Amino acid sequence: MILVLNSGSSTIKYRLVDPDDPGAGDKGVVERIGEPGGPADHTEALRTVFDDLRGDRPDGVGHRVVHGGDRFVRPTLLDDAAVDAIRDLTPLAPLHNPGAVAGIEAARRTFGDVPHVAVFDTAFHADLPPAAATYAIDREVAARYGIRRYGFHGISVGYVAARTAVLLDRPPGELNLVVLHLGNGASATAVHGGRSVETSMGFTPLEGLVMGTRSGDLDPALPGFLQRAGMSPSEVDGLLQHRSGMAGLCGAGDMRTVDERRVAGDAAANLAFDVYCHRIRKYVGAYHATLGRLDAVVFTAGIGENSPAVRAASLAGLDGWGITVDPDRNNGKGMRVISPPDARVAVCVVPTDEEHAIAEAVTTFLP
Ligand SMILES: Nc1ncnc2c1ncn2[C@@H]1O[C@H](COP(=O)(O)OP(=O)(O)O)[C@@H](O)[C@H]1O
Ligand SMILES: CC(=O)OP(=O)(O)O
Ligand SMILES: [Mg+2]
Repeated sequence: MILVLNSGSSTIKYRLVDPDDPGAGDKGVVERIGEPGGPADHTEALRTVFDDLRGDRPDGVGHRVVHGGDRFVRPTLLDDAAVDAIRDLTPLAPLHNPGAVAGIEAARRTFGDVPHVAVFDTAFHADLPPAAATYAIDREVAARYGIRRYGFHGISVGYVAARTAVLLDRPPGELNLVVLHLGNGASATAVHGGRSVETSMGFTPLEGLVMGTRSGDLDPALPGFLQRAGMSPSEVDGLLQHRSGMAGLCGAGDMRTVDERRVAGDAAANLAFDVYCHRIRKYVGAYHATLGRLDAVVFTAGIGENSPAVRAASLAGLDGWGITVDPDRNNGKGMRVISPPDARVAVCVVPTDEEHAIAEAVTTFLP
């Protein structure tokens, strides 16, 4: 059996997987990390995970690592030096890499005699075209610090793109997709023939769409402005990472809560929802232009899979582009097309399964 640990920013998902059937297996999740009612941090959440795993003896362990920087562009067998290198990338993914390192250390302590493999969110985007990956800043500064668009959620997006080809019964190599991964973190990726050609998260997982607690795009002058106004650099980071996004706008970072309050008539929650969906629509239009021809818009992850309201509102008004959501199909369940049968662009819901994708990568390292 393979144990998979997936440390997200607000959740730890874990699963014991049979290598011959990587989509199945006992699942567990610890949610709402750092939020009221949830564990305080990933270390506390991991105690719950390892209590639950007592008695299990995996043959290998797979770890989701969000930021691999320039160094890690494929699944990697972990030794002490690799763990140190992942820890050193913490400033580029402060909400994620520390949780992953905590998970790796706990798992290596508990299951020391089996291979541990890190699988990276950034790897799928490693070959972004230079025009998409490059920030228009002084090239010497960019080279000194490795500043470029890395992109994230790649384990999920690669898996979902492949599943979408199955759903649409089309060869993956000819599909142009916009994949909307809407979890606690959220991103849009333009996929051309199974490869990432543009993605909304950048140097860190802060850029792009509005998220649970992260701002996404804003005027790059804002951090400097706030620092001159008296905030310290770490206060500005804290603002943009933890007190922005839906949490900043209405006091709740979890879409289930935002939705309850919005439906109950809360004006701040209503605005947060509108800002969230408006940003998605803007990216769908931009990536449609990037791809030229668009075959499908694909929703995935916690919000993308479970919120008909977000799907409908994000794509509202795009009928002229051939993008329409059918209300009945939108309210259904599971992997499916939610656009009308004759639509020019298919709109799809495709559940992601990062644990499945990670387990498949680990099998190649087992004896
Ligand atoms: N039924 C639902 N309706 C709306 N949002 C949901 C539903 N179920 C889960 N979500 C949202 O999904 C988000 C978490 O997504 P997930 O992909 O599990 O997180 P993570 O990014 O930590 O991996 C939360 O905002 C949560 O509110
Ligand atoms: C990269 C990222 O934001 O991941 P998650 O959505 O799991 O927090
Ligand atoms: Mg996630």
